[in-house]
Amino acid sequence: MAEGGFPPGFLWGAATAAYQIEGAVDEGGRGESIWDRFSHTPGKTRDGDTGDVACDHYHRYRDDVRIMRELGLAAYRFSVAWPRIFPEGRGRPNPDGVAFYERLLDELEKAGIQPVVTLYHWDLPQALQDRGGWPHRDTAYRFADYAAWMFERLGDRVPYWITHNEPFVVSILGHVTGEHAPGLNDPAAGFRTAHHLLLSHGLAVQAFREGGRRKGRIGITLNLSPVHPASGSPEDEAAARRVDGLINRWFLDPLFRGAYPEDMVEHFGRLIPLPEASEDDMRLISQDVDFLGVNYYSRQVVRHDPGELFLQMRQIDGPGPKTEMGWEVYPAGLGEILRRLHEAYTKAPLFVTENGAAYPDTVSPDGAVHDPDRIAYLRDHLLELSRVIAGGVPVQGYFLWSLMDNFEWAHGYSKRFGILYVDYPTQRRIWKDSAYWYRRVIEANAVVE
Ligand SMILES: N#[N+]C[C@@H]1[C@@H](O)[C@H](O)[C@@H](O)[C@@H]2O[C@H]12
Repeated sequence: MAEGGFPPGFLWGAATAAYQIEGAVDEGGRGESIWDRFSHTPGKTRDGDTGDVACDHYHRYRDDVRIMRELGLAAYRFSVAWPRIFPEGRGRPNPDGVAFYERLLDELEKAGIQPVVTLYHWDLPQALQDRGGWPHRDTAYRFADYAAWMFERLGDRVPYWITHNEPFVVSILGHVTGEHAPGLNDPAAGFRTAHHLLLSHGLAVQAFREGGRRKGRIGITLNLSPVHPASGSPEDEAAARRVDGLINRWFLDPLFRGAYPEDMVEHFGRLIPLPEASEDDMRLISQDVDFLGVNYYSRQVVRHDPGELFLQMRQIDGPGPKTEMGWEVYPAGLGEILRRLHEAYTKAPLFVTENGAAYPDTVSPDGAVHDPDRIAYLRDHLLELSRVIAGGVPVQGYFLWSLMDNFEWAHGYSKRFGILYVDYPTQRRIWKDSAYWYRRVIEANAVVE
């Protein structure tokens, strides 16, 4: 392959998530989610923003799929809102909720776009939270029931299933730092959540396999970052290993080695009561997957900080340029992570299920949205990805985050990650320069200027 080129059949896509784009939170029989409750709790999101309307994708999905076709997408990664299918998280399915996703699949099929369905992208039914949520083991079994029902109903129409999106974020930001729903500050609950998310993934994979005739593929998506020490000192290097042990290895090791990383079990076991990880659980968790999804945004740079209770570390800024999220632009980290996965964890196919950047996009007087920084970010990461694939790592697809500006969780609508600018008062979608650029990349199956 030429520099910047991609193999024939490489899957070019874009990604979104239900709570971030759908809106219509009280329509179609949808039940309340923990993000409805969290975003409506004063002080939890910037400017009190909620996903009540978001990008109104629930009503505008046909137009959005038309734009996806015009972009030339081969695939579209979206999530199903569990509370639309099971408003109480369990029991009787909601036919109107299922019907929405069947209509969306119809539009994607007509457009020749492959659906990549994430079963859980953070919007737990509130009714299950009221019964204990992810810290409660029973929730893992409710997820498996939901997943099995989805496989039975839509399994013939969905080629790629992703059980979970970023279990690290659900566990730590949702249950330890409290920045995300359900907003807990309880490390023990955070680690129970991590275990139950992984267990629920294993139960879902088992249900998928037991369903027999499945023609699709199933995997999980992890947020992974290289963690570099701020200096070569033993203390900083040890701090980096601890952070790597939480962000990366706490999830990779169970999934691909069948056990939690010993150094981190010892480290955290001194601080908090860790959940029991039975042999049966670990066997379920470490079943083979058909692919691994990787969400990559940036690296971490850390130094030793004895005063920090959890990991005795402090994150510091890398020297590179920063995105609107304050994240360092570090394309080499994508290659570092993907090569590490292939060499040390799995020979399964990999997909970059999210990569992108937020910038302070505005509509120019000429009506265009000029976003050269985003184009540069995407170009540099795709050049790195092309080199990784040329080196033999089986990355089979790339999903740009995001198709459109959307509800950026606790940041509300203040951060724009889309290649489509969303004018929220009118819900107009405006192609940013990066959308035109991405269309040319897809057409060329290669990085373009
Ligand atoms: N922040 N940020 C952008 C993006 C977020 O919008 C997605 O929902 C997550 O899967 C992941 O965190 C990445």
